[in-house]
Amino acid sequence: MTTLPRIAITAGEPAGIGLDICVKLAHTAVPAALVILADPHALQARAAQLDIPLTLHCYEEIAPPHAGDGSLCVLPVLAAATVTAGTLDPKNSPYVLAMLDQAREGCEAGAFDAMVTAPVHKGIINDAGIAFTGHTEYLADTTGTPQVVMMLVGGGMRVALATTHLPLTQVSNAITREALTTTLRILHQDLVQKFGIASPVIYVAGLNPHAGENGYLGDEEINTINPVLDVLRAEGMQLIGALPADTMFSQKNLAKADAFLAMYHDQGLTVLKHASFGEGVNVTLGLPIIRTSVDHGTALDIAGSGQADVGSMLTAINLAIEMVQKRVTAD
Ligand SMILES: NC(=O)c1ccc[n+]([C@@H]2O[C@H](COP(=O)([O-])OP(=O)(O)OC[C@H]3O[C@@H](n4cnc5c(N)ncnc54)[C@H](O)[C@@H]3O)[C@@H](O)[C@H]2O)c1
Ligand SMILES: N[C@H](C(=O)O)[C@H](O)COP(=O)(O)O
Repeated sequence: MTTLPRIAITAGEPAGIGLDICVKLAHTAVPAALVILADPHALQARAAQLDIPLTLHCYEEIAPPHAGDGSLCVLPVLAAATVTAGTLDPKNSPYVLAMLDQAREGCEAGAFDAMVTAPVHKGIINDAGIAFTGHTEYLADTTGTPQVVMMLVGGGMRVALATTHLPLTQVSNAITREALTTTLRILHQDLVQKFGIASPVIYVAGLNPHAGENGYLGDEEINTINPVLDVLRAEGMQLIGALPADTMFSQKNLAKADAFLAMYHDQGLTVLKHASFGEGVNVTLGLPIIRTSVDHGTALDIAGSGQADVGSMLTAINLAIEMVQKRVTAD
């Protein structure tokens, strides 16, 4: 039996580049036992389209080391409709979620040590009549976790978010003292336990321009963010802020911060993806299982063309391996 980390990879939206990335992964060695959750027919069809040789082996409870010899160990999940690269079909949305459910259940049951997700298309899942805002929220719901934290790692920084996939008009109301306190506790705890940082320094952004300019440009900093930081500092957390977001990510701060907390999605991820798009990793903190993901989307415009870069998937797998190893050591 292998002692390598056993990692489930979900192939994501079948019209997107998830299948291209899985096919390319077959030719890249990784120090783990990988199990690809995907429709085997769709995988073979994408390999043929890309003109890349591919051999599939069916997963039977034990996965071999991923040798990069052109083969994949596959746990078959069948798509409902024919898959065409670049063309979304809502009939395949239940298949996309079934892959996530099976990977998550495998992690919970101890069959897998971690799950790594290829991108899904949020819009088409909603078009299928299923309310869905992202893996982060879906995995929180399906594992029964009241609050989790999205954090991306790349470009020499870690950027966590106080709110995730929300329309901007809802962001201010979502930043409550209670939610922000829980976010910071999860972030601090996972930096200690999962990233091995004994006493993490977290830089926290304000919500408004110039962190509210003493209340003249918004009062969320005065009423919500700073009071939360004061309470948590008194407990011993090292929190800097609330800082103006436009200068928070300076090179000087990058060298000092173990993580940044942005108040909303594009406040933080625009900076991180500018620095590292295609090489970054998305990790969900606060879950009872280990989950990492690519930093990019479904890239329908290049699916099936051979242009999909596998860099972010490899970084996501490597981070999952590190997290599994840290957990084993801690146990
Ligand atoms: N992890 C995820 O599931 C995830 C992450 C981000 C976006 N999405 C979803 O993906 C869909 C499309 O999002 P988008 O268009 O904003 O972003 P995108 O990342 O799919 O595409 C942005 C640009 O980057 C290029 N690109 C993306 N990944 C690439 C790769 N691996 N190699 C080469 N080029 C790559 C695309 O061709 C496109 O030009 C949306 O539904 C979005 O919600 C999902
Ligand atoms: N917010 C993520 C990003 O921009 O990369 C992305 O939408 C994926 O999020 P989930 O992991 O929650 O699907």
